[in-house]
Amino acid sequence: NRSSTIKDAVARALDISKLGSALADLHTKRSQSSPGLACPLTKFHNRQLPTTADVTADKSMATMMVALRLLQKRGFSLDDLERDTVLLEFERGLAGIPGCPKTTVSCKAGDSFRSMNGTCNNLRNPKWGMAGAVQRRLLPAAYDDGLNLPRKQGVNGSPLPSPRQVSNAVHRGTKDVTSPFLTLHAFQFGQFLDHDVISTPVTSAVYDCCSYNDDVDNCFNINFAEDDPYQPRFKEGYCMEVKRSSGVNCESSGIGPSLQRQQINKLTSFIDASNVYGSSDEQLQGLRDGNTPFMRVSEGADGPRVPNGNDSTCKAKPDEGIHCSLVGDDRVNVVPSLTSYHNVFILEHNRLAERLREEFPDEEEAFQQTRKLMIAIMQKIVYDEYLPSFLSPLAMKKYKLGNLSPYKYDPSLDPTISNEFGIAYRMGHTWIPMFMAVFTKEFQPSFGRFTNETYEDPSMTYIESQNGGPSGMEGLAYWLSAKKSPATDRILEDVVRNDLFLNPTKDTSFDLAALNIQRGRDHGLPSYNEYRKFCGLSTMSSWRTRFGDLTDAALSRLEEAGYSDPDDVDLFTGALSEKPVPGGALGPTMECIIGDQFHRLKFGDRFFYKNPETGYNRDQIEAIKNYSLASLMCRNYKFERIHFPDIFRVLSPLVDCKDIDDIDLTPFLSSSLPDLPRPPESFPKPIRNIDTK
Ligand code: HEM
Ligand SMILES: [Ca+2]
Repeated sequence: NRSSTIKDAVARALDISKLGSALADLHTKRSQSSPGLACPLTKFHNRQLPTTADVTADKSMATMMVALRLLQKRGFSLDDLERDTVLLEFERGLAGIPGCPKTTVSCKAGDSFRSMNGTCNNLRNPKWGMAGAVQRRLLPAAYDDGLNLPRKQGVNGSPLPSPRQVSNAVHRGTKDVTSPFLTLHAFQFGQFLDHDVISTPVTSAVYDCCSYNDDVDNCFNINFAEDDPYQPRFKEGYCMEVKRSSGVNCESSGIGPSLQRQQINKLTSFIDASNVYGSSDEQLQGLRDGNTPFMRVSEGADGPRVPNGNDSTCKAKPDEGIHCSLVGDDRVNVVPSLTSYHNVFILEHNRLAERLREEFPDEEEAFQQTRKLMIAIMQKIVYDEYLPSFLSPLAMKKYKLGNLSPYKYDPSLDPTISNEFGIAYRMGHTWIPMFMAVFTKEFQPSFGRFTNETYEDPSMTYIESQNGGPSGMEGLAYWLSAKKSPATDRILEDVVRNDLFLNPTKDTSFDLAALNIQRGRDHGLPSYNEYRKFCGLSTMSSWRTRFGDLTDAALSRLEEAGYSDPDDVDLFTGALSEKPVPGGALGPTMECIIGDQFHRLKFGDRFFYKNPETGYNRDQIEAIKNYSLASLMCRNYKFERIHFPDIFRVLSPLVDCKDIDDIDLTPFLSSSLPDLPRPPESFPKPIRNIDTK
């Protein structure tokens, strides 16, 4: 009898899913005649599933979730559902249980270069950190139904406040306080780095979710129950369309019930410049210049630039020669200063490749050596420059992130990006400035736009150099150097909190703070207090009890946000409301989640540049240590003066680029030689290839 109930549930779920597919087809036909229907969160902030196999798995997962829900309604408990009888029936009915992303991995020990998709980094667990891996979890998901449905209820059963209400109460305001210590490079490098380590694809459901509000497996819109202060757009009845992140069911995520919905990461978790090279061999093929050591570029008015991509992925103006870009991560067109960062890293690859090819006549070897060096440079910038510019000295020490900590690879550490990091690291949204601008070499403004006028519009990167002045790409980087970053606090500028992806024709826009909160709930993240406990910190017990890490004002804002219990507060909101740890910009909960992730990305990466087995020798590491993002910018973007040694710090003096050394490539040119013991300091260095002369 139970068995027929299960069979029946699977059959009904399949019917429902067929109906869903039919509706989707209908919608695809309709949207071909009016492309405006596509959800900008999917279309522009491009997070589509990478392969057709992923899309099939995604659909099959949604079907399974429907079947599971039907069974829960018929009295099956979570334990019942995990029994083999249910799983067997699913196996049969759904042609295999939609499980972990299927990737066959065969590792060759002794590979000298990391794979493109991140597999075989950890030889015992070759899927750790790979593209398509399930996001790690610090705590089991707290879905409303234990399995799949977003966290919508508080601890005492009352509904959580709408994310927009929380956004209005906590994340709204004017950011008139600029950071006393960060330049805008922190903002732009921060996002660039994010796009190396995580991209969470959204469901393959192609229809407009606002027309399918009840499709709980695919849609999780923010519906406005009453008028909002932002008028006239956000009025009662407004639907802010949110597609759910694509779900997978994958036991290997290890934590929580095995049937819980999990989210995946499209990218390699490792800091491996996958934003430059892509996260698969196929992706690289489209980005590399044939089999040469070089990356593909397009020819712009001011020389080579980031290659052109498909013009439907941004607001291109092909008639005026303005195109969308194609790089290793598909969010490259979101804002022009991000494109400028992608551009400079491609130029740097080609600059280094030009020099390394002389040493490595084999084109593949020259390409891989250049890629390896670029990754090392990226890792150096992250750990020696970027992280210490906003993490407290305490966190840098605790998580061994600084360059004084000795390096030893730890194969027991899973480097895979955690689901919680994907929410916490959105703290960078507080650094998004109100304007974007192109500056002159003297750091004077020459062109500016409100940030919300630049989304997905590459025009600024196409501004041409005049009278020897900067190109748009360069001028955007000068601007990042000339300006201080907005303060790291709970506030997000209205350009992203009201006007994100503003579409005047459809009269729609998004609130990034609300999206972050909604996304956390979509992923079933437990509340802020649960993460305080996880991090070994005290918890907030009432709105009235003094609580060290939040000011009284912050506590009352959380109460005003409409949470009925302190145990309900969302992670993003609570953690961003904390007072900074002395010497840093973030509170202790943020530092705990972000610090631990960067610890894993360092010590859990077998190819980390400091690992002598796969990385570099002492001289090479020394050369990398003496290179910097500031120098990289000087070499490619003709800066006159730049904050040096630390481009992220306002207090780093402005130094003439002529006085900043380029990377010393000598130790890399002799890298084919075995690592000889170092001579005493007073001896002259051995000459290259001395023994062949
Ligand atoms: C103008 C600049 C930026 C814009 C327009 C932007 C926009 C967005 C949007 C629309 C999302 C997806 C929201 C959702 O549907 O859940 C997102 C996700 C995210 N953002 Fe940003 N962002 C910007 C800058 C930054 C910065 C500076 C950082 C960090 C320093 C950052 C970190 C992240 C992270 C970690 C995610 C989650 C990624 C994923 O899991 O797919 N963003 N951002
Ligand atoms: Ca990566």
